[in-house]
Amino acid sequence: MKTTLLVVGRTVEKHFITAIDDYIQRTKYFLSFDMEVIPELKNTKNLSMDQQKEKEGELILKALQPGDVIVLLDEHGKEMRSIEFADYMKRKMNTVNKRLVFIIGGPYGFSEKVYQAAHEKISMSKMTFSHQMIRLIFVEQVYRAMTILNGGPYHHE
Ligand SMILES: C[S@@+](CC[C@H](N)C(=O)[O-])C[C@H]1O[C@@H](n2cnc3c(N)ncnc32)[C@H](O)[C@@H]1O
Repeated sequence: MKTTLLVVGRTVEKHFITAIDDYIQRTKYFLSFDMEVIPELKNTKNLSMDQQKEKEGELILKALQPGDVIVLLDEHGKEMRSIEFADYMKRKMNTVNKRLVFIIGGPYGFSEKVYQAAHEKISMSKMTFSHQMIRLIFVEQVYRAMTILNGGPYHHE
């Protein structure tokens, strides 16, 4: 199984870039994992919130492939403890043949078409994080899940 984190817009803050890259590199030891970036839209000042979501949604759908298992990161999705997320990843690794694609929305979230295309929604917390910060929170949890499954000393419970 290949795992992709699909995000809208480049990560801008340097401290996030370093930390996100670090967790992705560490995760790659256990799992085929990459982050795919959809370039941010230009001239968004002339777009309403809904228009921006719609256009970003079209780019998200274009980046998907037949057979992808699509999981949205969404504050209204299913919440899990880290050990439950590790178990969730184990089940996916045993059942997904092609790509498992996690998607983080743009600054205003997802368009209706993206919600319709998704198979699942998972939440990192009931709180809302910026579309940049949630990347770091998520990649850390994927790394944590891999260490739980492989008996590493990273997670203590
Ligand atoms: C700033 S949030 C969008 C917030 C809000 N849903 C909206 O429509 O304005 C940008 C993206 O970050 C992700 N996100 C933010 N908080 C999250 C959380 N607690 N759990 C999972 N994903 C989250 C989601 O993918 C969301 O689409």
